[in-house]
Amino acid sequence: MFAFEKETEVKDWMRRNYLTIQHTSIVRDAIHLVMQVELNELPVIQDDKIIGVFNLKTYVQALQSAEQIDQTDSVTKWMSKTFAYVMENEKMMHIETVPSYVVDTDYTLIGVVDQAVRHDYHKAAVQEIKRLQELEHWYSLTFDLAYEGLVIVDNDGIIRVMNDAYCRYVGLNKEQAVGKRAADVIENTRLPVVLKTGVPERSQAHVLGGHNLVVHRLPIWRDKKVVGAVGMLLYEGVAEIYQAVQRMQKLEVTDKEGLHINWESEEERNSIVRFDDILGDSLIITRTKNIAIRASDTQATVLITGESGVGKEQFAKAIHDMGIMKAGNFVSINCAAIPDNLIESELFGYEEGAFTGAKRGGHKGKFEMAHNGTLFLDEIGEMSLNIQAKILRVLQEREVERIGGTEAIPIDTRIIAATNRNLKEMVQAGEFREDLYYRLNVIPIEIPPLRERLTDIPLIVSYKLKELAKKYGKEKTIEEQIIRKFYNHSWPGNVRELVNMLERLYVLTDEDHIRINDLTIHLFQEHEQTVTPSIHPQPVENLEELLEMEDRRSIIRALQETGGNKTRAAQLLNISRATLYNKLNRYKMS
Ligand SMILES: Nc1ncnc2c1ncn2[C@@H]1O[C@H](COP(=O)(O)OP(=O)(O)OP(=O)(O)O)[C@@H](O)[C@H]1O
Repeated sequence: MFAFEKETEVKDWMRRNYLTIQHTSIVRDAIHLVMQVELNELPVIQDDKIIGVFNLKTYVQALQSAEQIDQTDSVTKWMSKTFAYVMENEKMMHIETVPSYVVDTDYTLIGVVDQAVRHDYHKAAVQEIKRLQELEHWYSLTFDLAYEGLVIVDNDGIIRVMNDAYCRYVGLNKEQAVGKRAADVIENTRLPVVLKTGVPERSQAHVLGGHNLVVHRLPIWRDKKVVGAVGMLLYEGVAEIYQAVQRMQKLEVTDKEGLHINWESEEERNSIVRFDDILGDSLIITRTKNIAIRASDTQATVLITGESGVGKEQFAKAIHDMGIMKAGNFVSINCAAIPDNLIESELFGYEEGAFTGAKRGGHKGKFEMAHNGTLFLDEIGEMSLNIQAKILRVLQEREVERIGGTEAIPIDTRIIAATNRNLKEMVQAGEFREDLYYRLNVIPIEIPPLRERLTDIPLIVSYKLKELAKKYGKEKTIEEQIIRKFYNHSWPGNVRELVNMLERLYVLTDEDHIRINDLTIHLFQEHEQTVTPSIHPQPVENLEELLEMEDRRSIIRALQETGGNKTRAAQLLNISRATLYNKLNRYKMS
């Protein structure tokens, strides 16, 4: 249908090779041409523009009444200045007269729509209608057979499609339902809300015609606008859900070769990260998740790269929690946050008396703690060359020696390293060991920034809103405009920035419906101010100084807000902890 629609402009159908006659020609030449090719009329051309038509029939009529006709007369004397013309981008379906002469914006003649062209167009249109009718038939069959209940509304909330099953729940037939407002036909419908907010509502309880249903309500986005919504019935009643859960349980037991299902405690369940908890269904994040899922099935070293806040730690945790090393601990160390002289003892541990201040009985290092589990080396790019060499040795020999110890302790652990820096470039610059880079880069996972997967935003927003509703004991909805604004933001702080922004919006707005104004008042403006220092009229020497001043100010504000907690301050500022530490050092702020 779309291909046909695109080609319905006159310029796509017109005949481009056609006969014309110059205005300087004489009538005899015109008659000769017209007779030769059995045409009724010829366009008369001057400077490539049509100035009239020479019509044989009109000429013959004139012959009969004229006293004397000279065949050497200029053709312009006998041409008619009345003729049909159309612009090249007009629609074929609007052409009523043939022939119609086609002109471009300069009124240069570029083609003609004659009887044959119009006939071809009509034939194609009829075939297209037949194809569409057939397609509609198949869609209709699919909607009826493949979905337990399905309703589609347009952006005015008018029902466009309702399948048989859904019709039964509302007690109407299709003819009665289609064309009506969803709100008038479906009791308690929230499709108008989804249309307004653009936020999908998945697996929601809905009572319809006395039935307890589980439904999805999904917005349909086109060109960054919500153009409609789909309501889908998934299950009817608790029994059906229960059966599905049972089937899943069975599947899991068979999958794990007879292992019993391990129902974790509430606390454990919350701390465990599943791949499903990594929100996003864009192609790019789905592909990234698939690589991570495969990686989790092996003990291979994984190197996760991506900007700050894209979810590197979340991925690392999911690989551990869902992978073959989950029986052991997930031990994480932020290589940037710990000074070089402490990192060694943190990583490798020490024996009693190894140095002044060493604990009695010694101390287990992170490698040992992660034995049979996963060691997550976050911000690996910030690690000194000295520590890099030591880590490389452990990876090669698969054993550690505590500081002050003599015994080599065997280590069986999976390493996941993460960084937001370009390690390859660091290798070239001599800042990162090449041999360590290749040891770590066995399975590379590159997490794309949020601005490259904007379509994930509605899903993330919808889940996070539910979480916030639970946390604050109050449900809030958001206006569609906000999602649209989110689509146009560049998200330098990635998912972390989005999550933080949502929570701030949630907390800062009094109403249950968060509006676009709340966003500009509370967030974007504030954010924009901090990144657009030129709006502050302070006297400063240069731009760099101004930026630094702003930077210091935001750091102080963040530290004040978080009571000095650097991890949370870094989160508030949408920067990594490493960056915060670097800035504190650079600005000599303690
Ligand atoms: N796809 C996602 N779905 C849900 N939450 C996410 C997702 N990605 C990131 N987050 C959330 O964003 C925050 C930042 O994630 P995380 O700490 O994993 O990022 P990171 O890349 O390790 O950042 P940094 O490099 O600054 O340490 C966390 O609260 C995390 O739960």
